[in-house]
Amino acid sequence: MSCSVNLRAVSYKNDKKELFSKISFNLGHEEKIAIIGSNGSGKSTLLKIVAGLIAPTDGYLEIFHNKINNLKEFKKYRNDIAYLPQDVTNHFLCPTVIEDVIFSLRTRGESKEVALEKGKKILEQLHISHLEDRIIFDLSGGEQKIVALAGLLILEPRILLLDEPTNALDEESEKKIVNILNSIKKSMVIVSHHKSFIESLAPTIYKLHNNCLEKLEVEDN
Ligand SMILES: Nc1ncnc2c1ncn2[C@@H]1O[C@H](COP(=O)(O)OP(=O)(O)OP(=O)(O)O)[C@@H](O)[C@H]1O
Repeated sequence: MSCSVNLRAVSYKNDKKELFSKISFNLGHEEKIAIIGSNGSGKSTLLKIVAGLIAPTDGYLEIFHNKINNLKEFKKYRNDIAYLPQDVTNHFLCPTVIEDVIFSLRTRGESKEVALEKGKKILEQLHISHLEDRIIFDLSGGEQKIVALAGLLILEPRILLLDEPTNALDEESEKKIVNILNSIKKSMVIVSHHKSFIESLAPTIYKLHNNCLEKLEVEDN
């Protein structure tokens, strides 16, 4: 199987305790997997390791079958991996939606004209064209999550890592995000507490529990 990410016996220990030990999983090409688990079990930490934001204390990752020996080696995959943090309120750098969505493209040297064209297209795909000129901090939590997602998708990453994408959202906003994510054909790791949300999105679900990652059978979900 062609894989986007392979985790090989990854462990992580913070100052106080070992959060998980010898965790392995494979994320196939355009596969969607979910990670659930109780508060503080280490889900966000695991996702940050896959994002190349923190290094495992033991074990290693492979990205597109290339072994990553340290955080520096993640650098060449920066454009391939997009990470949506749990709290997006500090994620935005520009006042309006369209400015923020095209910001990263502009910093990579894209002309304003092309960036705007791509930005408008992404807003259309995510059904938020009506928010184009709105001030981000006036938007609802759900709208902000979709805007943050637009800012990631415009860079055309191959791997999407989403930490609680429906956290604190109402049912309607949750459905909207499920529909959007279901329509996106990319390799994805989604961390979530919302069972109903996860079941409608990811065929493979793992539970982080007692320091281990357990693959759930469908009837256990
Ligand atoms: N920067 C940090 N410094 C110290 N401890 C941290 C840090 N980040 C997380 N932790 C601790 O590591 C543990 C795991 O945190 P993590 O956020 O990965 O869990 P989680 O499963 O995502 O939790 P939640 O479901 O509440 O978001 C927790 O005990 C947390 O307090």
